[in-house]
Parts: sequence; structure tokens; C-alpha cells
Amino acid sequence: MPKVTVAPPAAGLFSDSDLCEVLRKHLGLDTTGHLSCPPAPSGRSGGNVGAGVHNQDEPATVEAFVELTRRLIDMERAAEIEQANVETSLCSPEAAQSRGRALLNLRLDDVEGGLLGRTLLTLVSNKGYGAGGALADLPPHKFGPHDVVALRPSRGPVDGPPVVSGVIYRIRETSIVIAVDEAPEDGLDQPLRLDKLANEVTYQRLFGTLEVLLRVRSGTAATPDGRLLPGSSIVDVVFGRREPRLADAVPVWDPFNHGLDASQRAAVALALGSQDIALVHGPPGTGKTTAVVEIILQEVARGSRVLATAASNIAVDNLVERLVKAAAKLKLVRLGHPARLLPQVLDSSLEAHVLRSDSSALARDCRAEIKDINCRLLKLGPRDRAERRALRGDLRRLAKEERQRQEAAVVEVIKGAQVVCCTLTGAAHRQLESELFDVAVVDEAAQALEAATWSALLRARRAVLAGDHLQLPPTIVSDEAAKMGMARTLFERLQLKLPSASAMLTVQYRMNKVIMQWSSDELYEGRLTAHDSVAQHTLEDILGTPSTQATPTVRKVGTNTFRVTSGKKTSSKGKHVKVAAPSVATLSGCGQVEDVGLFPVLLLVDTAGCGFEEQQEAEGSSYANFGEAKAVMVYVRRLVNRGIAAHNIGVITPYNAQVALIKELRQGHDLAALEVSSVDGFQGREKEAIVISMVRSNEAGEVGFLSDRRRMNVAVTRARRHCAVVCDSETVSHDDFLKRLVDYFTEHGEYRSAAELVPDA
Ligand SMILES: Nc1ncnc2c1ncn2[C@@H]1O[C@H](COP(=O)(O)OP(=O)(O)OP(=O)(O)O)[C@@H](O)[C@H]1O
Repeated sequence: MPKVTVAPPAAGLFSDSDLCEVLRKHLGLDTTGHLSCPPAPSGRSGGNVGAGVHNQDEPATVEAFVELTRRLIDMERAAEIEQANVETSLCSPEAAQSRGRALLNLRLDDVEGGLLGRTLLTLVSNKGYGAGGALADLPPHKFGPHDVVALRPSRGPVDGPPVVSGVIYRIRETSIVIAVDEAPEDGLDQPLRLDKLANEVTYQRLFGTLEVLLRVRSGTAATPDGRLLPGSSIVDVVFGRREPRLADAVPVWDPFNHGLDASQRAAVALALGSQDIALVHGPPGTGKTTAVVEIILQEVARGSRVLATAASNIAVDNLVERLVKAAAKLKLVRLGHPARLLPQVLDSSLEAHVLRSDSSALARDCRAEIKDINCRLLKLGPRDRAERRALRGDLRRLAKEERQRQEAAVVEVIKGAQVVCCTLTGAAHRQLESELFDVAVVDEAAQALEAATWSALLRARRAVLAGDHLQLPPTIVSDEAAKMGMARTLFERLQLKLPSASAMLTVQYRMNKVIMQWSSDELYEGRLTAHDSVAQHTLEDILGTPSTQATPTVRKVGTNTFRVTSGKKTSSKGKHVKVAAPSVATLSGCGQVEDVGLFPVLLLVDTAGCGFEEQQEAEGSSYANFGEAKAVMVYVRRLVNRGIAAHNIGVITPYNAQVALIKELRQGHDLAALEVSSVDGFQGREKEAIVISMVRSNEAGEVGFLSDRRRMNVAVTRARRHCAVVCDSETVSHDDFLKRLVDYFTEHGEYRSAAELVPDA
């Protein structure tokens, strides 16, 4: 255990004994002999929550790690290509659409410029207008913001040349907007098809990073102008050649954010005192990003240059937004394709900075001259050969000068930034090959592939990784690669290996404490506490009615004329049948629900005995449960009728087929703002009320990946004031972890049978 010497606290900061307690409690650090601390209580763990996580054999050397990781990346790449082939090029366009990888028969609805030089194309269904003159909804699909896509003629060959390629900018129920470098002159006035393209760039960058890691290890990695990359001290600690080190004296720092709690202050202190690598373990809602923002601002205040990264664009943007809000004068630049950035951070983007720079103004002068010369060329006659030659020479010179000026503008902006923000993939971009940093910060580190994390770490002397290895790991297509170690993140492995370099945040600011306690006891050794501002909050508060624990009663559940006219609800125990898709399904009864009882914080809606059986997709491996989906929607309607706005409610279900089914049921019920998504879609987010549909209902008691405690941890902890779990308690109780969840909800909340919600089931 490293010893720490702490400099005297600045006025207004905490006392020696406070600090000792914080360092011991959150960092597991030994302060004896350095501060006047009371003796540490025995049996306290040092921030290594989740030590039950399996510690697989891990490569002991950099070389072994690189060799294994290259194989795993190859496997993952092959799996992704195979999936894309199965879903698109090897099947008909119609089949690709039914698999969600293509959208057919689209038409161009709008073209706008303005996204920092890019053009935005809005595509809508060509089916004409739906009820009430509104645009028709797009069919269900698997496109997501930032996907790389191609637009082709709707009926053209599957692998034919695209009319144009671009990046998805925005997705609505009725439209998709893609950002393209330049709109093509022809080809957009016909029915169009949108195809998802494989993104090779990520893989190339991961391989590139592994090369750099080897060179850093051998001391030969340098920038183009010959400066050595500084990541070797981090490499040594990670690969066990050296213990992590703390500064001889913990730096004195005066918080920018005076509202930080003790565990957040301890995490900032650890990060500032670390000489190589520090981990901030942030369970749900504990203010991980709040702590990361403070760390970055403190680093800048002491003259450090910071590379601030995260696995996803949305997490980077979240960080950018919070940094800009906290320090308007911070010299910060956000790298990345403008279509991948939230509108509110565009002003911090590289493009926006470049457009404002002096070099860019000079480049614009060149452009104006080029335009002028082109006009003059058009006016020349066939005999003006000499002048034509001279003007063409000028054009070449000006084009070169324009390019140089633009490149200079980019370099100028990046070099001048105190904080460079980008995704981990962005950190491996050529734009940063000449850049070195004092500190690399990785938010959401528990969702990042280890190879990707190294892209940031190798460019800095010190690193801070923030995340929670007890929430969802990175998404990996190849099950085999995941099993062979690809799913294990650097954050997780360091949590187990370097508990003394880790600080855990323990006060959460999201959930009613009854919701939190399940997660805290199951996953965090009971160490979480709820901040007073949220500990008791309930749905009743946002309705303006007094909160009471009175038992809600169900008086009457309308006439529930939920009707399915296409497909049959098939009893399918053990059989694979096509999910009955309710192309015309109504929830007309829901609008008449009379019950307006109080909502408990926790609710278990049990479908056991209701005959709501799971059904597996005929094509694919996902499951749906039609009866359960009805119960979910009836309950959502009850929340809405009671005055909870639909946008404050989230429905989470682990199975994509159930997501699609519930979305269909939502249509036409004034519930467009109700968010329905898989667990992955909700990570990092929250809603006032969450309804979880567990889907699985079978005699064998098979629960599939429901038993993944990280997945269920994320689902439950998205709820601020109310969490309802809809499940077949008989089926899910075959799994010990889920049985404890059912027991906890029953003991600390309300229990109802789903038959009360859907009496005609
Ligand atoms: N010390 C604090 N005092 C009051 N509110 C806080 C404090 N720290 C964080 N919060 C609030 O708690 C919420 C969650 O904070 P933040 O987004 O930093 O958490 P996170 O751990 O990154 O979240 P997630 O679990 O979604 O990853 C925010 O609304 C934030 O303002």
C-alpha cells in the first residue's frame, strides 16, 4: 500500500481527520505517520468492489497482449462482416429491410447545407402520407446515429455503386437525415434505398494502436518530429513491471465545483496525486462525469495539457458540454465528424474553430481568387493559349496554398488547445500523431475495448480512467472473441489488479434509496448511499400530491379491447414460432383505465399463471412476449393517465423483438414520446419511471442473458422515482440472482398479478 504525504489543506478545505477518513474509505490508502489520523476500522475494503468478477488468464507481457488482441480483432472483424453479409448483400433488399439493415423506397424530402460545410439530406418513406396528413412511419430498422451508410436506387443491385455515401445525422420515427460531403447532382430524384456499410476504419486504427504499443514498449515510438511518445510508465504499471506511484505530496487544490461530495473529492485527489494511472469507479448516478470534469479543470489549472476521451461520441459530447459550461474560457477543441456531434457542442468542434482562425481566412482568400480565375478561364477564346497556361499555373499554386493554409489552421487549433476531446477511435486519427499530452482521461472506460483505450493512453504521461465495470461491457459481435478475453476491459482488469489506484464514488444523485439499495447490495457491497435530494423522491412529488406508502388498489381496468387481427398468439412452449406481429393492434381500453391509486417506488407485475408465453423469432434469436407487452402498455397508459408525461417514462427490455413489438403497440396512442429501448440504448441515461419487461416465460426456466447482473443493474438503475418489473416470477426465479431481484421487489414494493392489468388475457 503506498504511503501518502498530504500537504496542508487550503483554507476552507477539509480537516486532517476528514481527509484521513476519505482516503481510507474511498482509496484504501495508508496515511499513518503522515497525518494525525485515528486508526482505521478493521475489515474495510479498498475500493475493489466487484472483486467477484472472474479474473481470466491475462497476457503477462505487451507482446503476448498484442499477439492475442490481433487475433481477437481479426475474429471480431470477420464476425461483423459475416453478420453484414447475412443481413444485406447475400439476401434480397426486402430481406435486408426485414432484418433492419436496409430501408427501401425512400424519397428525398429536404436538402439543407450548413453543417460546417456538409450537406444534410432528409429521407422519408415514399409510401405517401399517413393518417391526418402526417408522414408515414419508417419500418423498424437497426440504423443508429453515426452509422456509415450508402444511398442506392431502391431497386438497384445490392452491391451497386451508391448515389452518395454519408453518415447518419438524425433519426426520427418518420425520417432519417444523413450528412454527406457534397450532394450529388443526379440520382436523388428516384425511389432510394439506404444500406448500412461496414466501418473498416475502427479496425485499422485498433491494429495501428497495437503497433504503437509495441514501439512504446521498445522505446522507439515517436512523433513525426522525433519526440518520444510518453506512455511507457503507464505501460509498465499495467503490465506489472512496476507498482503505481503517488506523488510525494498530494497537490493542494481548491475545487472549482464546491458541491463535490467527499468521495468525489477523494477521487479528484487520487487522480491529481497519481504519477501514472488512476481509476475512478463510478456506480450509477454517482457523479462520475462530475468528478472527471473537476479533474480536467484542475489539471488545466496546473498547466497540464489534457486529452479527454470516451468510448462513445455521446459521452464525449456530454463531457464537452459540461466542461464548456464550467469554464467558458477553456481552450477546448472537439475532434470528430460534425454529423456525429450533438448540435450544442458544434461550436467547440475543430471545424468551427478552423473557420474562425486567421489561416482559414487566408484560405478563403485563396478560394475567392480561384473562383475569379475560373471565371476568367471561361471567357478565354481558343487562341489565348499562353494566358490559359499561365492562369492554370496560378490555379495550381493557389489550390496548393489553400490546402496548406487549411492544414495550418487545423494544426494551429489543435496545438493551441488545453483540452482536446475526441472518441478513443478519434485518438488514433492521424490528426493527433504529432500531439503529446500530460494526462489522458478516459470516461466510460468500462465500455471501451482495451486496444481502443491504449490509443489515448500512449500519448500521455499519466492517465485517469473513469467507469463502472459492473454496468454493460463493450458490445462484441463474436461470442468466441468475447470469451477469449476481448470483453474484458482495461478498466475491469485494473480494478482487480490495482485496488490502491482506484477511488470509488459512493453517493448517488439519481434514485430513490429503495431502488438504489437493491443495486448497492447486489453489486457494490452495500457501499452506496442516496443523497438527501433524491433519497425519498417519488412519482407523487412530480404530480404535486403528497407521498404516502398507502397500498394502491386496482378498481377497474377499463374494457381492454386489446385486439390482434393479424397473426395468432400461439402457444409456443419449447417451439420456435414466428412472433405474432400485431399489424393492427389497439389499446383502446387503456384510455379508459379508471385506477388512479398511488404508485409505489417498486412494483412487481407478475405474469406467472397468465399464459403469457415467450415466443422466439422465426429468423434470429430474439424473444418476444405478446401478453407481457400488453401488460406493459396498459401499465404505461395508467402512468400517463395519472399525469406522468410519456417522455418521463422509459420501457426497457433486453430483447430486440420485444422492443419492436412494444413500439408497434405504442403507435397511434399518443405515446410517441415514450422511449422504448434495449438495455444498451439506456446506458448512461435516466427516466423518472422505468418499466422493465423481462420477456422470458417457459417451463424449462431458461432465462438467457437476463441473468447477466450487469445488464439488470443498468436496467433498474435508470429509474429515478419508480421502477416496475414485469416478469414471469416462476420462470425467472430459476436463476438465483433474478430470484433475489423478485424477492427484493416483492418485499420492498408492491406485488400485483398481470391479470389485474389484462383481465381478458
Ligand atoms: N456533488 C454533487 N452534488 C449534487 N449533484 C450532483 C453531485 N454530483 C453529481 N450530481 C448530479 O448527479 C447527476 C449524475 O451526475 P453525473 O452525470 O456526473 O453522473 P455519472 O456517474 O457520470 O452518471 P451515469 O451513471 O449516468 O454514468 C447529475 O445530475 C449531476 O448534476
